[in-house]
Amino acid sequence: MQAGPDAPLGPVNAALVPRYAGAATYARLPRLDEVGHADIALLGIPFDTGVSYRPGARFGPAAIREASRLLRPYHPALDTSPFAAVQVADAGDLAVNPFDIAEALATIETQVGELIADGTVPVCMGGDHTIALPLLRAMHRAHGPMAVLHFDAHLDTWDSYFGADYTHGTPFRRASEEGLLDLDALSHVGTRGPLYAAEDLSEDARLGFGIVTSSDVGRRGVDAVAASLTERIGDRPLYLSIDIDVLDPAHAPGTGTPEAGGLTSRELLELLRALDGVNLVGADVVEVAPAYDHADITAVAASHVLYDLVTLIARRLGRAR
Ligand SMILES: N=C(N)NCCCC(=O)O
Ligand SMILES: [Zn+2]
Ligand SMILES: [Zn+2]
Repeated sequence: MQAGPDAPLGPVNAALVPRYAGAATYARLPRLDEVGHADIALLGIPFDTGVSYRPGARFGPAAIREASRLLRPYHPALDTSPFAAVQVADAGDLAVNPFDIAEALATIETQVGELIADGTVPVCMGGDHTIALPLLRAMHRAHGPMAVLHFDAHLDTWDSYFGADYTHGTPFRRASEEGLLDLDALSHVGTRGPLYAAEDLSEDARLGFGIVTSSDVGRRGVDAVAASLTERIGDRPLYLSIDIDVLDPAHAPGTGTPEAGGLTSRELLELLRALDGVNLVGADVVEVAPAYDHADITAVAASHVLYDLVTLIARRLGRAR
């Protein structure tokens, strides 16, 4: 889109205002209240009461915004200027109750439902992986059962912990049980590491998921994996949920449940770019826990993953116009 009265309001110009100056929004984009309506909204969900191990993902959105100051407005691999193509804005953080998981899930579902009611596509920054369940509930109301691509070291289809059903290890089991998902197009990508028992895998398959392990990505390669994923997804509405621990701890140390043998950040970014053309209706990036990060490695990786997600959605919206 050309500059003009209806052109999207883009990021602060880094040639005029130093990148490190001013309050952080994602990619230095305008706040949602500054533009009124956004085609794509970045939304922080600083909730980590669902974790089973190291806490701290509540600080993920703030760390990702800070790390995103260096992003630039043109995506060369996809030949797209996402922030000029459509209006992208930062919707701030939801004020989620850290002491009451049920209330937190209800708040997320309701407020995300309000955000997307006029067609805004949500791209959420967690927070721990518990938040995927209320996000999928809100998305299901708008889109019906969705294809899901779940990038994660973990299955997150376990049943419960200490009798708790709503945790970061259980969102995709609940979502499948609740009928939120299109059972013909569900894939985990990047899973690895020890499980509790072999039944974890048979249960996961029963819930509808296929698995592309981290080793599969290494052996088969990014292009072959992406081709089989996109074939399975077709033109279904697709939700992408990316647990940053899908990356190897060398590429993402700042997370709560790290597992050796993960994807490189390059593999993940190339997999995302190879999904160009899918009907991506919403996404999240979760489990960034900056207290365990070093030199912002994890927050930088997350900010770039989000940039690719926004670019894929901007391209889809551009095609629909
Ligand atoms: N969703 C994340 N990051 N981790 C889930 C780990 C659950 C478990 O160790 O049982
Ligand atoms: Zn995980
Ligand atoms: Zn997860």
